[in-house]
Amino acid sequence: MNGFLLSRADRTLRTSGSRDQYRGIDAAAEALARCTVPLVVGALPFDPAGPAALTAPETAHRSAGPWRPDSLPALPTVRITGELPTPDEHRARVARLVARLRAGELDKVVAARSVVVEASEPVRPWSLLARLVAQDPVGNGFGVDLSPAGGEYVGRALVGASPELLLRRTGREVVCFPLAGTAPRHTDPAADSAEGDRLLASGKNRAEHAFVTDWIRDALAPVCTELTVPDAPRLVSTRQVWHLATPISGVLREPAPTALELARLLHPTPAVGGTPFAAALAAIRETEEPRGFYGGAVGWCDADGDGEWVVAIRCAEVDADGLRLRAWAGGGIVAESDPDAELAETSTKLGTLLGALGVSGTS
Ligand SMILES: C=C(O[C@H]1C=CC=C(C(=O)O)[C@@H]1O)C(=O)O
Repeated sequence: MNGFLLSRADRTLRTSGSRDQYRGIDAAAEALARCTVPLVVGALPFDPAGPAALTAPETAHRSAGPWRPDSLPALPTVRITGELPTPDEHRARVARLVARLRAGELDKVVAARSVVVEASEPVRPWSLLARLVAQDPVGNGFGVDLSPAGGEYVGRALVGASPELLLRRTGREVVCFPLAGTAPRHTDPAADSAEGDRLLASGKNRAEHAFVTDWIRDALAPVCTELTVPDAPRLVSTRQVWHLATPISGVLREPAPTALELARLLHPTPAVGGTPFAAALAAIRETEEPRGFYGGAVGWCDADGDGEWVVAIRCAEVDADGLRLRAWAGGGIVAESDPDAELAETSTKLGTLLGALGVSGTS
């Protein structure tokens, strides 16, 4: 995919071309600090040890509101040809993680799975992105060329619609909007709002959520002069799910870290990783196939240090030929988690991508 796009409810950044590319955050941060490039866009992988896909674009266009594509092109017919791991194996992995959580080895860990989709003709990442943005209630969406990461990523794109803001930095102001804790939406309005109310009152989901807000508080406190973290989460929704959400805001201490440095500081939060951090990351590396850029971060940073990064969820990597895609979803596991419910939650979350592709569902 030539270019980058981050569509949010209130603004959109679209870029094209490449003046320079970076596989590491340090090289990109240095180019911005020296003002040799005015802007860096791209994606950070889930695993901090993996290569990033960062680009200094040739042109950048900013507009108010979400992206409004000129047309909504039809997508080719696609079908699910594989699940990694299988639904049974995902359930078994969750059960094994629950045993480790109950033994006190971990407090929370996110378990993810992926679905492989094959298309009769190439899926154009921009067309899929247009569908995702059109179906998102507030117009969230992102598309990134992963080529700067090299190797298997050359020609590959990451496309998704994330409802989760990792951070936005504007001058000394930083805001985060972490999500964790999920329940499905219902077509019946009464059942739907009752489901949301149950989620808001659920001790298990609140505990799952608090691991994320605690992590962000601990990471931001040393770099902020003021920090506001509400005591209780609120409800937000996408078309598929309800989430618990907490708006966090802070004033950065001078010299303020850039948006790219803040992304490195905060990512991966326990919304995609877990607590304690090192043990959760080790458990994920041990249990799962590599996540690539799913569970990573997508965004931009300018030479003033301002920028915005979203958590790379509700997304798929699209192969260079457009004939194969891999979509992921995960969920936070705590000691009280139920493997069947966790499998169902990932299926519901996969609905964002599969719905845009016109596939009705998975197991
Ligand atoms: C890891 C994902 O969602 C995260 C964001 C919101 C709610 C989550 C949860 O309830 O587990 C996850 O932390 C995903 O969609 O793949």
